[in-house]
Amino acid sequence: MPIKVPDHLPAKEVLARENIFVMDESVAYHQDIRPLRIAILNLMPTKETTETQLLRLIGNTPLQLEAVLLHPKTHTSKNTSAEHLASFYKTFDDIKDEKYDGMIITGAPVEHLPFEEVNYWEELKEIMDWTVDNVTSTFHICWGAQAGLYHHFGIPKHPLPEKMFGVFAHGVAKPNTPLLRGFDEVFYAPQSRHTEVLREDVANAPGLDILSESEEAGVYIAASKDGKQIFVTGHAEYDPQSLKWEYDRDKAKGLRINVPKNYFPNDDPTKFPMSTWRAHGNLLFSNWLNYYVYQATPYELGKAKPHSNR
Ligand SMILES: CC(=O)SCCNC(=O)CCNC(=O)[C@H](O)C(C)(C)COP(=O)(O)OP(=O)(O)OC[C@H]1O[C@@H](n2cnc3c(N)ncnc32)[C@H](O)[C@@H]1OP(=O)(O)O
Ligand SMILES: N[C@@H](CCO)C(=O)O
Repeated sequence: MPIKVPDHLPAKEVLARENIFVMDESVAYHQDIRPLRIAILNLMPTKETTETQLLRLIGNTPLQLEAVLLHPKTHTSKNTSAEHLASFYKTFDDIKDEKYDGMIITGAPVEHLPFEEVNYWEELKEIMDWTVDNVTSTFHICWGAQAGLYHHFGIPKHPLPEKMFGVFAHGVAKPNTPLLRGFDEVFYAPQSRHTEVLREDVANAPGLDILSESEEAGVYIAASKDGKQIFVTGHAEYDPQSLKWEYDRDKAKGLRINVPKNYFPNDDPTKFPMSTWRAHGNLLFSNWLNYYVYQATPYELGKAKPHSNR
């Protein structure tokens, strides 16, 4: 089944080569099935890369989806052209009177700043408040997850002595959770962050469950008990080369950067990196779309359907 994206979005060509059925938004669906409406709030500077990564994952299901890309209007992007944003993106003002089945809030390279110093923080708070009544389930990634945990649950982030960088073994902490359906007991996922949330803060927050964690990398997935908010501290969406690209970038800048763990053979950065998380990434996003979006959302968006307890 197709995923609809803005007409002529560059990601379309890449995904078409991977046999993902992508349609321009101007083309009509042939079937009388309401497509799921997914908003992606893209806070990454490398917007085109992230668009492709996320559309690849959410496009790989038998569900019909319509993806709407959003950027914060209170931030002027240095790394993404104004033309790209004008052609393919909307802002919160354009969509705030609408309802969405799902929303993804991406990571952002602003971990070193207190939340309040991020220049789109006020706008992001407004968007996160809006998701509560207007989005069936919101999937927060990395800094987006830290922002959501802080805003909705008052959980702070803390700097790490060394970047949590590499591909780490994670385990299932709450078996029989739909989001984890089909997960192996131990699975691998990339982490790439300079900050963390403390396990005890998440465990003690009323209304939150820890679904997956790692001995080395800490909490990986937490979710509100009603499934409306999912917080993922790693990057299941990353491409095989993403960590290498970040490592090379920081080395070239002369920054002190540790070699990503368990990624290059023998942790030797001159070797070609191994990708060991893509099956997990696909399953995580398809479980979210199936159980927390498709099965939880009302057919007529805006008409209440009680969210099933999880
Ligand atoms: C922890 C996580 O969530 S992981 C996600 C973060 N990882 C990534 O984004 C990986 C890709 N990013 C990068 O490689 C780098 O950010 C680069 C190469 C694109 C740019 O790096 P630099 O030149 O050092 O920094 P630059 O001054 O361009 O700012 C980088 C970004 O930081 C963000 N930023 C910095 N300061 C602020 C601020 N006060 N408020 C809001 N955003 C800010 C912006 O997103 C900015 O990029 P944008 O304007 O294109 O959106
Ligand atoms: N994943 C990020 C961490 C910085 O916030 C990067 O290396 O770009």
